[in-house]
Amino acid sequence: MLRLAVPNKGILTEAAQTILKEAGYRVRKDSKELVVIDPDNSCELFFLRPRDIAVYVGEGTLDAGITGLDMLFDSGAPAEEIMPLGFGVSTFHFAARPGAFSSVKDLAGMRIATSYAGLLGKYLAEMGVEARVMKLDGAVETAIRLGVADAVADVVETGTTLRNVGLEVFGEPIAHSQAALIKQVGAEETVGVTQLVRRLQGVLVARDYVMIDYDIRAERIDEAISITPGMEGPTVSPLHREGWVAVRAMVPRKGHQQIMDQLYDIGAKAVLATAIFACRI
Ligand SMILES: Nc1ncnc2c1ncn2[C@@H]1O[C@H](COP(=O)(O)OP(=O)(O)OP(=O)(O)O)[C@@H](O)[C@H]1O
Ligand SMILES: O=P(O)(O)OC[C@H]1O[C@H](OP(=O)(O)OP(=O)(O)O)[C@H](O)[C@@H]1O
Ligand SMILES: [Mg+2]
Repeated sequence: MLRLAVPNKGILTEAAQTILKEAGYRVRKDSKELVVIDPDNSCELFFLRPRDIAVYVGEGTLDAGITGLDMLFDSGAPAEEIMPLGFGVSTFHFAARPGAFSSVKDLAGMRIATSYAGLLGKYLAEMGVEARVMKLDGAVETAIRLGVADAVADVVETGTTLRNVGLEVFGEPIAHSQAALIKQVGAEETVGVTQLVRRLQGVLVARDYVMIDYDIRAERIDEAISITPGMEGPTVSPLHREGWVAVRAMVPRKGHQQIMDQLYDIGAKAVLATAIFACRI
């Protein structure tokens, strides 16, 4: 039985549900469900706060979990990344009033508000900067206006929240983060986790690639293959028309229109792009 932790609140919740659903797992029907049993996949999903997920996984009570890498690092729990999931992408930055500071070194003796005290503490120690870390639960950007802190260290994605309170990032990024599948450090991957990883990789590839089909004159096949090399090599089949072949290959979704133009330019006919629903690579 696979025991998997999934965020029950916050920005990762919906994307985590979607990727698991696309990977064929049962997900919860309403936000009040805290445990979902999926007998078809021999799996139990536990809906937990993203911040707590690394702690549970690190204790070995659950086989794997989905959480942000910044939260994993912040927790200090003995858990590690199995694979990145491509959503919840953000950067962890210092911010303050414009012109107040220009690098982490300027923060010596200052008060820094954050909800990531573990991550920030480790970074300050690495940089050899002694500052006062003010641990808050959220909405840390307001701490400067309210006179509780001189700077903040927080998650930044679009920068809109900072702009709205008149703050600016400064210094180097402290960390880069995204959602990831995690497991206990050193734990052997169970059959359930291996299957989950394979399915999630399949979903990520299906999202990033499209299938291209086209017909081309046999004498132009080498040019065509250089445009659509496929994964292992394209499938080339005879066409019921003298001197022509049919080609099928996966190509990256990004840029597939340019590839279709290039194929058309070398004389390909009936060039089709179709979405991939699921795959195993
Ligand atoms: N605006 C955002 N864009 C991208 N990723 C984000 C954003 N806000 C948070 N994250 C990431 O999502 C993960 C979970 O953060 P989230 O904000 O959902 O949890 P939380 O702050 O504990 O909960 P809440 O905000 O509901 O109190 C973290 O890894 C964080 O880096
Ligand atoms: O750069 P942006 O696109 O504005 O996104 C970053 C904001 O998103 C998160 O806030 P959240 O809504 O999770 O609230 P929180 O600070 O209370 O966690 C994060 O803490 C930032 O405040
Ligand atoms: Mg948040």
